[in-house]
Amino acid sequence: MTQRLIIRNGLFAQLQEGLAQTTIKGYMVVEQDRIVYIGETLPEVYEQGEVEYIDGKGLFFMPGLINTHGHAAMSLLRGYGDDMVLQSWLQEKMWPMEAKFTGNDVYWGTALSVIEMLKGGTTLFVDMYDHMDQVAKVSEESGIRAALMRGAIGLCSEDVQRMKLNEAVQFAKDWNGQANGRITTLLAPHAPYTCPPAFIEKFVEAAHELDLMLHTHMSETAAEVEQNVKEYGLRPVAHLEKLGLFSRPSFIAHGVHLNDEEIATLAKHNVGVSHNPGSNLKLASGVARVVDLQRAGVVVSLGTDGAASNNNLDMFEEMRLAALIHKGVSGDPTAVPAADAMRMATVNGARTLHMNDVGLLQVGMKADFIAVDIDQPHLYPHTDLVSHMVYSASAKDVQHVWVDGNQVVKNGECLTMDEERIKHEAEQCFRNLLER
Ligand SMILES: N[C@@H](CCSC[C@H]1O[C@@H](n2cnc3c(=O)[nH]cnc32)[C@H](O)[C@@H]1O)C(=O)O
Ligand SMILES: [Zn+2]
Repeated sequence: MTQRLIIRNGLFAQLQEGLAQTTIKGYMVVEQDRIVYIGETLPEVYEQGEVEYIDGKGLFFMPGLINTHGHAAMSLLRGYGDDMVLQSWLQEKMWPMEAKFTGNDVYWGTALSVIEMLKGGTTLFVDMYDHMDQVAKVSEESGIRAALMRGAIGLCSEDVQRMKLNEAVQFAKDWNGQANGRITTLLAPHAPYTCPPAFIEKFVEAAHELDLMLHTHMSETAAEVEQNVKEYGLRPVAHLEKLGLFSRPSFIAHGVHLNDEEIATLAKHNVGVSHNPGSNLKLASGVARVVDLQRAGVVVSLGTDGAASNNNLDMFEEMRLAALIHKGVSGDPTAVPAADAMRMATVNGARTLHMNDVGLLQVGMKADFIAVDIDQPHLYPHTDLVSHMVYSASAKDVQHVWVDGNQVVKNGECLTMDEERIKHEAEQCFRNLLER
């Protein structure tokens, strides 16, 4: 890492609320892991000492994308079990295969996802899985920022439940703040329909003890909500509220089937929602009430979910889907405008995770940012680049990526991971899983 990086002649996304313009032209200066300057002119003081310059011509700079929900190792199951209903997809296809996953499978599956995410401009990803030491290892080696948790399904004996809880707690303790602070850990009971109430309460208790955030799947399908009412006499939001889940800083994945009262409850407890439009469409789970959630003050961010229900980890696609779907279902073309969709994929991700130093190109923020190649036919003319990023661009257009001030992708190539090896090993892992 050089002392100082100066990007000149650049166009930078400015997504802070209330600004008149969403881009500025000029300079951005990075020192170590932080953005120290951004503006139209360059104060002379920054040119003294050791400096690396980058010419920003033909590039659009924006905050690194933040993927707030996923299961990275599931990329090994990409294309295995498409076009199915959630419950049978999980029970008949995913869980039997996942039961055979070893640490080695999780390592290579995660590596496959992380290299896809980095090359596609994602600088921070949330992951809920098991064999999490392997996920942390990949995160550490690749240079990506990560919010990690051992997800736990409680449909098992109390002994196994205890083992899973211990594993989750141990992982969270071992890895919180590791990799130069790039790794954050959370606790995650998988979902109200896979975790008995007492099991969820144990996670809540542990989260209080260790001062950690909580994350879970919630209200993804109508069937799940119905089952919750039948089994516990409450809809999922009231159920989780009663179990104390929202007494910790927390966020939920999906939140597709919510009534007005539930939205108000989420807003009251400042519970974020990770909206996963691609996965929700593919599994036909329904369409989340994103406009109503935002109107109520709920922070909505974007996630891909696993690559077995998406089937890629392209956050540009999620931005575009979010911007399009909610126009379509509301009949209102002003719903989720481009800048809003980009905020969902960046600063709202940071707010969802209660991180206040990533998600914006602003002085004092961590230097997690990306440069998109805008010198391509589908991105001309250079009218509104925020609009282009949402409506016209894709992961393939990402040219350079920095995380924590370190360049991890240069000219479309990942500098920190061995792509050929990863592709080979991931293919091998899948073949072996089929035979085991
Ligand atoms: N294997 C662990 C649970 C890991 S959490 C991650 C789990 O979430 C599952 N998953 C992936 N996508 C979804 C989704 O959209 N909804 C619900 N579960 C999902 C995934 O198959 C995986 O089993 C245990 O038994 O305790
Ligand atoms: Zn999920």
